[in-house]
Amino acid sequence: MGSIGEIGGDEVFLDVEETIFVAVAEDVERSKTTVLWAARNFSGKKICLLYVHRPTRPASWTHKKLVGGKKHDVKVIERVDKQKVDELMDSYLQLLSETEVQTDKLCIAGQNIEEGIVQLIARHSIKWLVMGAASDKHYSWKMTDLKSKKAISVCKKAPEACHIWFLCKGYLIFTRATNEDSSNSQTMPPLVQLESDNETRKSEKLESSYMRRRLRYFRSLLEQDSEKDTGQLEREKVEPRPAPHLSSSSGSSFGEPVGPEPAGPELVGSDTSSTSNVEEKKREGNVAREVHRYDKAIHDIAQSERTVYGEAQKEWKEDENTMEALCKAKALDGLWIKESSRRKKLEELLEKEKEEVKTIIEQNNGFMKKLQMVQGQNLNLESQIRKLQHLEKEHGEKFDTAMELLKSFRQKRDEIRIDHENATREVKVLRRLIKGDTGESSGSDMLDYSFMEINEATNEFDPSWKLGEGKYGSVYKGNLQHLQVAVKMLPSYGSQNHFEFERRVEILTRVRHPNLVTLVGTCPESRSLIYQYIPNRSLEDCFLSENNVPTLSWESRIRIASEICSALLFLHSNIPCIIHGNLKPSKILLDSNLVTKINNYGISQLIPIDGIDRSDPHVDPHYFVSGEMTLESDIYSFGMILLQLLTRRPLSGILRDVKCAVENDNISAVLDDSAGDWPIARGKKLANVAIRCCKKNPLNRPDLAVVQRFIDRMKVPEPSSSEPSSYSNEKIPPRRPPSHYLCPIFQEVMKDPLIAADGFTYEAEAIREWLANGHDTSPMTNLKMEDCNLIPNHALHLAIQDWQNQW
Ligand SMILES: Nc1ncnc2c1ncn2[C@@H]1O[C@H](COP(=O)(O)OP(=O)(O)OP(=O)(O)O)[C@@H](O)[C@H]1O
Repeated sequence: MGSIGEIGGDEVFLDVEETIFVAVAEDVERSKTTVLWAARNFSGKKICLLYVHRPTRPASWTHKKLVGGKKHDVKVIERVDKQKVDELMDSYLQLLSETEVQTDKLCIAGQNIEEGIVQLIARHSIKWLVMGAASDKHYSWKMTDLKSKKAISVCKKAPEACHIWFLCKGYLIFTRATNEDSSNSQTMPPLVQLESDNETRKSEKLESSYMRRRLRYFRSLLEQDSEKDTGQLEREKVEPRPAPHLSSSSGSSFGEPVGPEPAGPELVGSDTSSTSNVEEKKREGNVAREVHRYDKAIHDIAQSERTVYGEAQKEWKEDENTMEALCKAKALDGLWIKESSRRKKLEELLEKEKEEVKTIIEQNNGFMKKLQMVQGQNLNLESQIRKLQHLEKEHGEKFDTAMELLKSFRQKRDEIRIDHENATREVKVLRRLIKGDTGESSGSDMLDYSFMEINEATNEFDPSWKLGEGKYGSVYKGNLQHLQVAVKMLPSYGSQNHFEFERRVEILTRVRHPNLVTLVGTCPESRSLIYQYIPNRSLEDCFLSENNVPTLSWESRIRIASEICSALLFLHSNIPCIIHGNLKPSKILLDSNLVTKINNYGISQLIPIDGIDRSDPHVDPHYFVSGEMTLESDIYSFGMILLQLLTRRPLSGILRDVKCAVENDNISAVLDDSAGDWPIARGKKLANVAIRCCKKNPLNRPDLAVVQRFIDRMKVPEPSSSEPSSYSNEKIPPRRPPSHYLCPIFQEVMKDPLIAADGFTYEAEAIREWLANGHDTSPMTNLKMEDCNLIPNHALHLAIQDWQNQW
């Protein structure tokens, strides 16, 4: 039997005398009618449900064999099983709750249900048991035998003291009575409604029970007869015995009808037996034949039952094996599910890893492609580099050739320039001769420069070299043959032709005055004027200077006024007379020693432009009446500059304010404090001069020569310490002359610098003497000079003169 144990654990007390046990199946529907039959027929008794549960795990599993996880699995299965059993019992109890019987349950676990039932009967000494005879589908009204293997087995093996009712589809099919039952009707099962059941069942069971009753009746007749007549022995010999297993199973009346035995029709007949022996013998013969026939039938039945039983046993065995196999299959199923879920997880992981590997491979492929591309580009670049290197080499060679060419061109250019200058000089001499001017020199040694030279000098007109832009064009700083210059690019418009332009420029180049910016040369190609560069700032910058910038002292201002007046006087007395025409503080440049240098004189006559700015307070108002710039126009502009020097006030209303201050004898009210302590008298005198210069009528304006003398009298020697705060930081000019001012032969500052064919500048006397002594080589390089031509270096000459003026 293996592992049979009661489910629930608690010891159950069962009053077997008062309890009807009903063996129930796992399927409630199958045992429903049986349970209800018991409840209906045994009222007053307790109904105890008897259930043998076949556990999920196979019977071969023992706790000893189980280890580790399996033990755990068994526990889980047991718990699930118990739950199942409880649910099943609850369903049955629910069913019974509709009746009013008392209920109980008795459950055990076991692989073999019939053995379990038998064991329970024995263990609890069960007296009354109701169980199914067969499944409902086997039921027919003729049914008298047990069909279920379990029922047959229980019927056979159950302790004899147990009375068992076998039912099918709610009908009592068969009763296995006990010996006690037959001997003592008192111990008969407590059927209440069985009779009525039997009534209803009577017609159904009539045929089978009738046959059995007849058989018994005949037997009893025979037994009675044998007691009377030994001659009956022969009949007994032919009477077949009941099937041993059935008769010995419980001493029960297998095939015995239930309830009080009705009197058969044959019994009525027997009571009237009697008269003649012939009839009796005939009747007995008939009976014996009849008995024999039935006995044979019974024997056949028993035989077939044995066969069925044998087959049933085989089937039981097969069932057992099947169950075990099923359990194993179930367990294997569980394992398989576990394994498959693990496998699924592993497959998922594998899939993920495959995806990752795929991505990495794709990335790798991408990188490889890029690498190939880069390698391709690299090869391209390398070939390009090789090409470029080749080109560089070619260009280098070309450059060298070009440099050689440039060198030779420069040489040629210099030669041409010399030729050109010689020719120009000759042209000038010829012009003078034509004019009848026999003077040695007019002072005009102006040089013409090519556009290339100007371009080179201004670093290709580098915007950062631009000094400013006025209405007459842009001004660039430049570097021309070691001399710093300011190149003023004139606009191309203008009414006069080239010769007229040249004529006027020539006039300007002849002008030399320490307070005028020297016009060094021109570039007719680009219509530009090349001026000496003045490195400090303009008077306008001084007027505009903020608090932290040093301003001019009153002494400096009087000196500057005198210098302007002197320069103007010089221009006006020039033949022909030169009118500045655009005099204003931005045109008064101050060099590093604050020496006045008037810029751009005469340009207004050089390039007359339309529309002079009416709003410019420096412009003579009479110009707008006459349309002509005159000497008096410059005096007016000078008067305005004087007013600014005195007051450093905004130009609008400046004349009115100063006039007012003079009239009120309160000149100090308008004088510029930042210039120091103006001597009031001098301030007043200078203010009067300024007011007179600014007279509306040009005829009322004073003569500049008179003004010059007047201002000169005002001048006082400026103490060296008078402007310590203002110009203490100003650059002190070097005591030693710059090296290029010195003649390489004499080592003295040059007075008449000349450029020789070797490109060096020498003092005229020194180089002439060198050549006169028969030298044809350069005193500097000792290389042969191409010719003995000497060209004046005007730029250097001017620079030396300036430097000397500073001392
Ligand atoms: N020879 C020079 N040396 C140093 N700086 C100069 C020289 N000539 C001109 N400049 C600078 O160039 C600027 C422009 O000069 P430019 O004469 O063209 O114009 P402007 O005097 O300001 O006005 P406009 O000519 O229109 O009346 C000047 O303000 C000055 O700072």
